[in-house]
Order: sequence, then structure tokens, then C-alpha cells
Amino acid sequence: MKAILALADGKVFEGKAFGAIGEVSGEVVFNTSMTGYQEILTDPSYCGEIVTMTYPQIGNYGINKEDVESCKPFLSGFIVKESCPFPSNFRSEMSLDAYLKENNVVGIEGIDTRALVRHIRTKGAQVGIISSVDTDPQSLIEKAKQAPGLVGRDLVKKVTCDSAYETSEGVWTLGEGYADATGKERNYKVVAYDFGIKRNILRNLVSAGCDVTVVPASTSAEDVLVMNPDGVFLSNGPGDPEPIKYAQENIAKLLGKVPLFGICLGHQLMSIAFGGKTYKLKFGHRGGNQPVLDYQRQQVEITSQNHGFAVDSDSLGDHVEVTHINLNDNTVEGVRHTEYPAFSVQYHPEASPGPHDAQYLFARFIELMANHKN
Ligand SMILES: NC(=O)CC[C@H](N)C(=O)O
Repeated sequence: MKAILALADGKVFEGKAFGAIGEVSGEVVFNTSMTGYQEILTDPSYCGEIVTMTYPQIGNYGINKEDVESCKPFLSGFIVKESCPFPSNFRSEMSLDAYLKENNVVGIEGIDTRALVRHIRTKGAQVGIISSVDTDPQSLIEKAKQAPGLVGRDLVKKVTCDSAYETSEGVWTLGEGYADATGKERNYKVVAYDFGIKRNILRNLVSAGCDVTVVPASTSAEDVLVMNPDGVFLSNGPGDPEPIKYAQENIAKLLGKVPLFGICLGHQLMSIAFGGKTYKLKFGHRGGNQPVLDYQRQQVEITSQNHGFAVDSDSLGDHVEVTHINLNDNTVEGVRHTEYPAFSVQYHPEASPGPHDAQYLFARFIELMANHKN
């Protein structure tokens, strides 16, 4: 069955429908990871985005019940060159196509993804529409022009949890599965703000010795402080950090009272709470091989990333230090407050998918909480 991808600037790609049949719009972005499509599909930070995989064949090792990063896919649509209909892996339970159908994710395959990515790199990420129900290019271009982008929208409210919950699931190991920390002594009480949190962040916190309670994004700073945490974690999440005023205000109130650690959207919100500003990148960083320099250790780490906005280094005041930079484009990858215990990174130390080079950051959070306790 025919499907069309139309971009707001008039560029059109014709391919084949895959996954659910339908019509979806969103900002068209690309991810350069070769594997990890299941984690990418279920990362809530992709809400509002149509993700293109640059690796040419996706779905080779199928889908399993374990490798999900949230309860379901939150992205708007999925684009691949070729989806593999014959997955082969001992953990595979179904094909990618069947999974997308089951979760109502509209996809397109068989387009020249290399040409699409080069177009986005030159022209910038923009709104697009995938349709297998309307195949008139002109009508789709018009609809893409009308569809909303990411800027100025609060997408966090679409993905955050409804009520607080606790978790004791630790990290996964081959042959063992996910560790169960129930009943095990965990010395640090952490409240984690859910702006669209990935499960592997929670698992890393649990395995590092944190007793974690996840709270909805709108939870007030006062309600968090009543829980008497040793530290507060600010999660990743979708879209533009600028309109999420309630979170910025709560973070500003927590600063100095309790150690803070933020990842991705959490990093952007923390930087705004520090008085800084964010801006939209031309086409973002999404993939598993972004080189980052950690000034503190004087080491380069290869990182997993997924973001379309970034913190403006010139906007940060004297009390904020840039701790990490991206070696591809020198953008800010981490900050820390010089007076209060608070730090954050733009990338994903929990990987999932991606390299584990940055796992030391969970230990850094534990150390910060330990120092603050004493
Ligand atoms: N992974 C994330 O938290 C993404 C942060 C933000 N939505 C961005 O695109 O920049």
C-alpha cells in the first residue's frame, strides 16, 4: 500500500505504508543509532516527532517485552528505509511491523532516507506528514504547513504520570533480566520528576542505591520537600523547555535546598531556572555516538543523545559553570551551579540505546547527596 511523506517546505517522498494505516504529523527528525529502535520508539521525549532511522534496515532483531522505555510509543510516526519482516533473535516476540500496528504507530518505508536526512540537515528539522489514506501530495503539503511544530507547546503534560509511584527495578543483565531491589537497603531517597521519564534512568538510580519515588511533572516544590528527599532528579521529556514554566519555577524553589540532577529536558529546565535561555538547534542531536568532553575529568565520552533544543552558553550567569561540551559543534552538554549542589547533562548517561561511557554521572549524583547529607 502506497504512503507519502510530505514536508512543510514542499518536499515529497513516496514509499510504502508500514505499521498502522493512517495520517500523522510531527516534526521530522533523524536518529543515527544502528540499533535500539525499540527504546527509541518508547522514549517519551519523541512525543510530537516523526523519527527517521538513518541505518538502512530496521527491525532485524524484532521486538521483545523487556526493552521498552515507557508504557507505549509516544512518537508521532516512524520512517525507515527497509523494515525487516523476518526478525531473528532469541528474545524476539514479534516483528517491528506487528508492534507498530498493535500500538497504532503510522510508518512509511522504502523512501530514500539518505536524501531525506540530507534535506533536513540543509534546511533544518521541520513539520511533516505521513499518510497512507490521503495520497495527494499537494493536499498533504498544505496540511503539513498547518500542523503544529514543537516550539511553544507544553508536550510534557501529554506524557507525565497521573500520580506518584515507587519503583525497585534495577538494571538489566544477560541471563538475569532486570534486578529486583525490593527489600534491599537503599540509602538515598530520591524524588524523580516525570517530564517523560525513561525507565532505564530509574533503573540506574535504583541500582546506584536510590529509593525512588516518581512524581507528576506539576508536583509543587513544597510537596516534594515534604517528602524529605536526599536528592531530586529532573527527567528527560519532549518538546520545547521554554513554555514549561511551572517546572522552571519549582526547580528554582528547590535549588539550594536539596541536591539536583537533571538529564536532557531536566537539564534545559534547570538551566532556565538558573537564569539561562534555550534555543532550537537546526536539526538536533539524536544518536548513539555523540562525542562529549567532560572538563572535570578531562575525558571524552561517547554519548547517547536525543534533543532538538540546547542551552545557550552566553545566557548563563557567573554562578553557573559549563561542565561538558559537544565536540562536534561545541554546544553545551552539561552545567553545574557553583554555589548550590545542582548539575545536569544534555545527553543520556542511562544510554538505552547507546554507549555506557557516562554512567559515572549516577555515582556523581550519589556523591553530591552524600556530601550534602554530611
Ligand atoms: N530527550 C530529551 O529530554 C529531549 C529534550 C527536549 N525535548 C529537546 O528536544 O531538546
